[in-house]
Amino acid sequence: MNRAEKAALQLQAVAVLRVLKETRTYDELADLTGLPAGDLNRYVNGHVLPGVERAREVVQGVGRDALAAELESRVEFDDEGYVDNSGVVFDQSFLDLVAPVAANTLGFERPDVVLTAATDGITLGAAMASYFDARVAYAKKSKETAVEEFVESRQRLASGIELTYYLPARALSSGESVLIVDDLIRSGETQELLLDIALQSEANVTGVFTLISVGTEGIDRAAEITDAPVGALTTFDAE
Ligand SMILES: O=P(O)(O)OC[C@H]1O[C@H](OP(=O)(O)OP(=O)(O)O)[C@H](O)[C@@H]1O
Ligand SMILES: Nc1ncnc2[nH]cnc12
Repeated sequence: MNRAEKAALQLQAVAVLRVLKETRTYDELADLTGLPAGDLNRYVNGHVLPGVERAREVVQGVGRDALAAELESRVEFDDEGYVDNSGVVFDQSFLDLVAPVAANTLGFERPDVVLTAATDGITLGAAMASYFDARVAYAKKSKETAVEEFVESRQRLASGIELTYYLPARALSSGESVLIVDDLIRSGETQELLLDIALQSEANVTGVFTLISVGTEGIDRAAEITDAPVGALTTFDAE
């Protein structure tokens, strides 16, 4: 890890601690993290940065559990088992915290491009791309005007409806590495289409990440298609 990467990790840990502190006292934060309350106070107030090992523990350990709990408290299910996740995908600051935690805990390598599906994947895609200093690209269900060449992938869904995603061909080049992300995975059909677009573009998939997995069907389906790490921040039981 070079100096800049260490500094970034230390700042990420401070950002995680600040989010946790919003709803806790320093003593509660000390119980949660196992770190002294006085040290936590100095980190949260920006007087001192946590050491690199402490920072890593916060980002990898407490960070993931706490963010998963925060995410669970922000989403709501309707009577038919559909998720309202607008409390998450509309909050770019929260997603900015998820990106380093996801990258560190699931072991994603830095990609050239973060690929997602419009619409709800876009804000997470932007957060992940910003964290990795990578480009972001999103496939859409319609063709963008004035773009001449697209990579397209079509699938007939269980419902019989055909779903097609289009990505401007110049967004992803042969030989580039790509991390595929989305807000939610359930059947895995959308991820399968994105993985197919990556394959057609001759890009190398470095991982698949979603905030929410409803059941494990979609995650299992994606894991069958790629050898790269596949994971979700939190998994809910399918209804
Ligand atoms: O695993 P799957 O069964 O494919 O479901 C997951 C997809 O469904 C949602 O998108 P939706 O098609 O509702 O489009 P939106 O992002 O525009 O809301 C969600 O954002 C995922 O992209
Ligand atoms: N919002 C949502 N909740 C549950 N399953 C879904 N599949 C696609 N969108 C979904």
